[in-house]
Amino acid sequence: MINWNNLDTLEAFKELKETPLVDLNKVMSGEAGAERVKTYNIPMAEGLNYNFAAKKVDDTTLKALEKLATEAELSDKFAALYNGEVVNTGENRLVLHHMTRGQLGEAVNADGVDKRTFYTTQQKRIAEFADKVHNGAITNGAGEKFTTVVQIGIGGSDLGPRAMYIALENWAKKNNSFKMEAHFISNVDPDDASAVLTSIDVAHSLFILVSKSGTTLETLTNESFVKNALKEAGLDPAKHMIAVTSETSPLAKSDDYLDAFYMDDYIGGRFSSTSSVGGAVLSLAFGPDVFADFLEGASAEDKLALNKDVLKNPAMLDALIGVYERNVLGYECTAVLPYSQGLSRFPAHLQQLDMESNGKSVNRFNEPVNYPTGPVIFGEPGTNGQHSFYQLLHQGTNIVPLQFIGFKNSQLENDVTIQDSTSQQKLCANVAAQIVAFACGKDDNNPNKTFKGGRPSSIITGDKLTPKSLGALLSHFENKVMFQGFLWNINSFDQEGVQLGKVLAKRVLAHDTDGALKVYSQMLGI
Ligand SMILES: O=P(O)(O)OC[C@H]1O[C@](O)(CO)[C@@H](O)[C@@H]1O
Repeated sequence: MINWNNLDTLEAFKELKETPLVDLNKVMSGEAGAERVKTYNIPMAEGLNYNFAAKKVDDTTLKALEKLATEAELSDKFAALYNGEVVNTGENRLVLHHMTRGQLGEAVNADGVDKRTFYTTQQKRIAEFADKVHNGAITNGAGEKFTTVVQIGIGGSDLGPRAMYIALENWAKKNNSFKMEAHFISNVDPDDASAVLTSIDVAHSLFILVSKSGTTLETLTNESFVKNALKEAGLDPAKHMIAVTSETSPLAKSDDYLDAFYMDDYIGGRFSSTSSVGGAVLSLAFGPDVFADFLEGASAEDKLALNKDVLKNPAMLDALIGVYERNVLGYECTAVLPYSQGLSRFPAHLQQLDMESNGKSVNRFNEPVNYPTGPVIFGEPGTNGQHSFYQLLHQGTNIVPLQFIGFKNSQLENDVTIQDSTSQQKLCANVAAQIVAFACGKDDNNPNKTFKGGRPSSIITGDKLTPKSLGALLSHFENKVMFQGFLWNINSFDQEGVQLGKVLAKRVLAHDTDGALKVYSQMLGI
């Protein structure tokens, strides 16, 4: 029997609040700092490492966090989730995204099928379909090969797959795995679809309509937009479109599509990159083997999340430190700063993953919580961000914990030496410099040039961004968000907060408005 209790009722949380504050400037300086960087480091899967030396924790804080993990029953809650309990209480659903990449516990039967078999069957069907597209067994109406794939979807049906595609595009080009160029249409702004459609060869493009619910207004509108363009080009839309949806959606089993691949209600959109939602576009773009490697990386990292020893469980430790920062130190935001151009859209994906999951004010039992929950997440790749918002991060009045990500090697390995260092060395030098600058700061007689330091960060390091290390990275953040939801005693798997805006937009379109809504509508010409 698991106890789902609010964070502020846990004894270990009260103890955590009493632990002495760590002076980051002090502990990160000199030889002690060097030792800390070596010690406060946990291996992740696929050659990644989670280093938390520049966080405001010490051995006393870590002990308190270990106690908190035990009292909050984090491992038991994770086990309940992967063994098929209804953890998404808001929607009365199981939560099974881990099962798209492995079986962590017992077999789970739902809707009359073994769910692991269901997910792997879809993966096999996608792999066969992608192979046929690549070898020309499936072609356009004129019998010519498709060269381009375009995903139509929004939110979780766009952000994760898009971020993963961008992350692997250069790697695939370098490693002879690049099969088809991918594009994405998400926004209902007609300029989005128009720009994509004018930049591609429509006659040789395969469109993937991705919507779990099959009812999302933006996606259905963009589907019609694309169908019109296909018809105007004298093409049959049904020969250019496949669907990824749930079996219960209005899109399932329709003749409008060349084929359809399925996910289900047990996978939230923002957790769906490893399901058919990411599987179709990534298998078509890079081949099914690359997608399989991506899943392998995620699976290896999931296994680490099973570890009850917090110091061997990077996602759990990252989650606990995040809660310490949010609920004891009072920090409101977290910035995700990948020093990797391939991860340029990864912060955008994490915005949805984290904020749609943990932006909640009531607990699992619909009772208001008395403490802050999910932080505001934002980010940009380094070094670009350094020339943008780092001023506030270094000298602003808010302290923003930072999540750096960095790799020893670039993906294309095409580099130059200028002023005695390569571009990759410059990139890595910058991330190392930033961690120390944020932690230790710098005194100056001029207050305007003073850096107070004491600004915490962690870094995930790796050799190179590959399909496997990307899978591990994704799993880390999915599991971190899940563990934080457990700590806050909230349901991380529904998103009621997106509904009101949708309802009001429908009223505007139906001209059923009054008051402020009416005036705003008129201002915008509706
Ligand atoms: O895949 P669907 O059902 O079109 O949903 C798209 C997105 O819309 C949301 O429901 C929010 O509006 C997200 O949670 C989801 O990822």
